[in-house]
Amino acid sequence: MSLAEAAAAIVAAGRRMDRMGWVPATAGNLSVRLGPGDVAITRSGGHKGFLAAADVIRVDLAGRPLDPGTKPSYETLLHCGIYRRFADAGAVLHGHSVAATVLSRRAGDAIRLAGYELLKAFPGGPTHDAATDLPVLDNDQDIPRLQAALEARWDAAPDAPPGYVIRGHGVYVWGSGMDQAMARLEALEFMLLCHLEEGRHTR
Ligand SMILES: CSCCC(=O)C(=O)COP(=O)(O)O
Ligand SMILES: [Zn+2]
Repeated sequence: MSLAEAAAAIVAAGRRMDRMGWVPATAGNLSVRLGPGDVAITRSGGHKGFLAAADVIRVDLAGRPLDPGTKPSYETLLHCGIYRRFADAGAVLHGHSVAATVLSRRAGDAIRLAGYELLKAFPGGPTHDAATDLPVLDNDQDIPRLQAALEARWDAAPDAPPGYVIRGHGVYVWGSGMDQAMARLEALEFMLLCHLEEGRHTR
């Protein structure tokens, strides 16, 4: 995919995430795999609902900027970690929703999503009668250390879903391309909101 095509998909996805209230202030970051060794990702800072094509820049799979003077997302290594580990990942979305933030502050090391029709948006859930344990990682400003903790979780649970939550911070989701990543993000955010509402009504 060309950088221009990737930037167009990222700009549109950022607008959608903003409309849904998932990227307040300058929160969130978005990326698309360009080829075997490079990724298009949002620059650090800036509102993700008001991106221009020039706010999307190229990095290699180690997270190094490929164009001089550009500053990729602070969380670039988390995107690259997904692309390195999952060959079928073509797009990654990260947002800071209220549901993901509140639920993860109360959760242990996973949030169990079970019995939701929208689990069908995730792999391995052919019916609503399925369950998935969404990993929850402690937040860490040391991104390489956070990535190392993720690698350990993925090693221990190779069937983990294509997403995770960072406690008190937000959600990461990926898919084969932007359409699938967005569908999964919408499904996940819907289920997290249901989970939050259920908690409110069963107290
Ligand atoms: C104000 S949000 C704090 C940083 C963050 O969590 C985020 O998602 C945005 O960081 P970026 O460097 O990608 O703009
Ligand atoms: Zn973030």
